[in-house]
Amino acid sequence: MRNHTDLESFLVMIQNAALQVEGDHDFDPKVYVDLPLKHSLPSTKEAFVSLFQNNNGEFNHFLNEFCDKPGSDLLPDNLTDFKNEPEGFLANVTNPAARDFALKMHSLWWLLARKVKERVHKDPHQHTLIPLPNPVVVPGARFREVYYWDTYWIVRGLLVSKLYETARNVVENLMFLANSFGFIPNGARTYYTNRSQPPLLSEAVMAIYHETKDVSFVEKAFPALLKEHNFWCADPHRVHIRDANGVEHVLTRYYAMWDEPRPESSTIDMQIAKGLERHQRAELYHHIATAAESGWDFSSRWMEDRHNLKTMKTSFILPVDLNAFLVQMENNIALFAKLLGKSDYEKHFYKLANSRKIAMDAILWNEEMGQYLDYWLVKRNATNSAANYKAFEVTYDFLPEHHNTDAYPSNFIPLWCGVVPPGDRKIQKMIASFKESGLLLPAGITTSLLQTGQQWDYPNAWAPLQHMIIEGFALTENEEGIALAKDISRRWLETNYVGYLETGEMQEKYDARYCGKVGSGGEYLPQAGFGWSNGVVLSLFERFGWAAEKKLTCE
Ligand SMILES: OC[C@H]1O[C@H](O[C@H]2O[C@H](CO)[C@@H](O)[C@H](O)[C@H]2O)[C@H](O)[C@@H](O)[C@@H]1O
Repeated sequence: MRNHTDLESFLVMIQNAALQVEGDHDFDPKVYVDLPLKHSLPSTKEAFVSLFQNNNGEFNHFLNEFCDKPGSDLLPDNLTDFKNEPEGFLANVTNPAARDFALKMHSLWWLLARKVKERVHKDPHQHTLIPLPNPVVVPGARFREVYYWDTYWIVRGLLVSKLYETARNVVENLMFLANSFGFIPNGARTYYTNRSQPPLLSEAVMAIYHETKDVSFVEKAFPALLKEHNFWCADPHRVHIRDANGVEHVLTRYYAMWDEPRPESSTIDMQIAKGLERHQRAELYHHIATAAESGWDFSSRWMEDRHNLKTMKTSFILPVDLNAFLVQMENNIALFAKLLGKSDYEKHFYKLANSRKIAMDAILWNEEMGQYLDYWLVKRNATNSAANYKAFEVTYDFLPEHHNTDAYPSNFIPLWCGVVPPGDRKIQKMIASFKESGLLLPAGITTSLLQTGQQWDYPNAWAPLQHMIIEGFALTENEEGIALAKDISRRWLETNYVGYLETGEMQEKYDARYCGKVGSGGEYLPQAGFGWSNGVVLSLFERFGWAAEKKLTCE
């Protein structure tokens, strides 16, 4: 397990103090662990202690005197490769309103592109921000730093915007992180180095190679990819499991190297764990951080009781999406090895991808449902389960009743990752199964059918999920699959198009436009303007053009 840095421990203390002072209304704990220190940590600590000991100061006065504003350790980047309307930009989007919308999305990169200030490189111990060597593109809003899996969709959008140099820069930052830590942390903050996020570096490198055919870029990425692959395939992520015929397989789970409250959400995690015994709290904190590694924080996918965060058991689950991402990574590394003339690696990685596909078919595929399903290593709903999350030398035995049969888009992500190639007999079953799943709603694909109040559940329609499912169905080369891909794309682009144009009263107008078909609470907040949504909007435009050429309608 990893430990807090001294700065993180101190800022978590500030976070707790801020909660006491400000109360929990609109309280964002992340603000406090993002504070850059103006002076050294020892002198800042001293000032803080004297503030409380003597009770002669104000909390806000302390913050102003000793801390800079969150996010002030980054500067806007000057995007030297940006052009207002680059040559060849979305040549297939001719409808003027749609083109105007796409150009607005394109111009939003200005808001999200930053560079790390020199002082962070000089005094890294005064910042939780990791000093990345190249300019960065952040998701936006309260996410002022690079995020691992967000970067993939950001890169897809940057490539549509012909920002090739920026795209390379942000992927090189990920390589830098992999080479420095042996894996890519959740985000570029020291407090995110206790876990990773869904592994999409190889696919980001592939996207850039696809556009530029630059083999030297692939060569640069190769060592980082090997490191990252090793991270996901070793303990504690690796899981041994015997299938129904007694054949042993190796699959992968999410597993955070952490069993304390997440520093960026410490006050929230402590609240969730309230009332538990000390050892139960440590285990819950571990499963919470592990859910953050999955990118799905939080979701009924990870809970024994789907509505109770206290029952999270994330690292006892073999997730479909993670294993599909790893098949994709193994195939990509094999292809890169081929390009680089490394035939031993090529053979080795194709073999790994093939073994993992076999394992996914044996353990995660559910023939009756026509979907891949997450697999619970422990019996779900087993209160006080005796299983030890720190035991690695275990070989599990497959039990069909341990499949999670709830509907999630992640069950269909193998289509995007090359696990189910065109022509595979599973494709028709997966298309039918998706159509019956209830996941497709007027505004796009919902994250689940369960209304738990968690952000990775019904009815939120997250950009990356739309993208992976749409591209997955498009890749099937099946007529029905391609039609489905176009339909989902149209629904989700309209969601964002309408929402974006109606800024100001965006939410109400959006709901009215959709004749109340969309969730009653206005849950489908269009996400245009957020890093990954920008990337997804632009790349869907590029793939499908604009399907709703005329007028947006409600029927
Ligand atoms: O601050 C709480 C959590 O925030 C992040 O998660 C969410 O935003 C990320 C950035 O867009 C996204 O990658 C993730 O999928 C979202 O759930 C962060 O990644 C978490 O680790 C963090 O605890």
